Amino acid sequence: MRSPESPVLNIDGLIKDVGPLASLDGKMLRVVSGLSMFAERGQITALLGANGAGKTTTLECAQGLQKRTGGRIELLGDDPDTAGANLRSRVGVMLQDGGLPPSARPIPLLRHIAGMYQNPLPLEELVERLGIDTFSRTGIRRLSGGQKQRLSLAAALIGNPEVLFLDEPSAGLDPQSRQIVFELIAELRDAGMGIILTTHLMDDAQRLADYVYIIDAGRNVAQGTVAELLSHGHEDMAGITERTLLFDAPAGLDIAAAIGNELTITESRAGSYAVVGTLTPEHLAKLTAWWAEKGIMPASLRLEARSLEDVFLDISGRDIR
Ligand SMILES: Nc1ncnc2c1ncn2[C@@H]1O[C@H](COP(=O)(O)OP(=O)(O)OP(=O)(O)O)[C@@H](O)[C@H]1O
Repeated sequence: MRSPESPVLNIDGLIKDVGPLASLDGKMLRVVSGLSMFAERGQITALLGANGAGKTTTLECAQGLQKRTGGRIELLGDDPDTAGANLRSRVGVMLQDGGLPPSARPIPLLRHIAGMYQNPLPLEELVERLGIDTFSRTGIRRLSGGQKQRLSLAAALIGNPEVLFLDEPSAGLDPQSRQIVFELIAELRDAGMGIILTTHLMDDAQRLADYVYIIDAGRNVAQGTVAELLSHGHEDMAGITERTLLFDAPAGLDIAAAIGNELTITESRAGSYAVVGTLTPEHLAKLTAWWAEKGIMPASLRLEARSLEDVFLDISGRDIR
């Protein structure tokens, strides 16, 4: 397991109870149960979990927006529950519901926020980069979801923070905006910012994150780089992970005769085959040698690795939350 080198955030055994709740006969509800994680400078750390897993609660405790029930949190070396304004000025936060004043206009709002910081980022550059200039005259109340999201990101970034929290950063973004936002986030990471994001989208985690914590019901259930997680529980002695081989060839072939019975072989439609399991180079060699011997040339051939989504569903179960 990795240990922190230059952490911007270190959470150890976080516990958060909410309530008392009438639905629980006046009892408290534990929504985070001993969660631990850390995030490094110059890295994107993702908290990945299903709806209700406890991601937002964890980040809000880390930012001092909610008081924790137990455990230890250090944000840039300080306890967020007791730290003063100096810590807040070093931290950027983009919340899920934005929290932007509805009657303000984008540019004056950003100028106002920039004025509160000592070394703000250049306003014009950020505005242009995030395409805010295209709706700069519209009141915040009338902005679309994706426009609000880009403005929220600009508001979180304008103070040039050392650590940036992003709650579901791609929510509501169209593909173009998502691309622009992802490129910007990756650049900021490369410039040394510590970025912590929550997402329930495997694709976001897979594209962006240097390190992923999978959480479920307020607990850590798995962690690692995307590559490490993709080999989760499916590593055999040769380090080969589970894969799927898909090909189209003449119908009714006895594929097991070529590669044996240890893999799952299906012919879902006539001539459309899937071989699933711990495929080795030897399996591929046997199959192609068999094709050569029989004079079979497949019409298509594709080898796929497991996706992070498969890993996530394996780990956190397939029931809806
Ligand atoms: N004040 C509260 N009262 C009752 N339940 C709460 C309260 N705060 C959080 N919860 C519950 O705690 C759980 C964790 O919520 P949280 O918002 O942290 O989840 P999340 O992982 O961010 O989910 P999502 O992906 O849906 O945003 C949820 O089941 C939520 O309903």
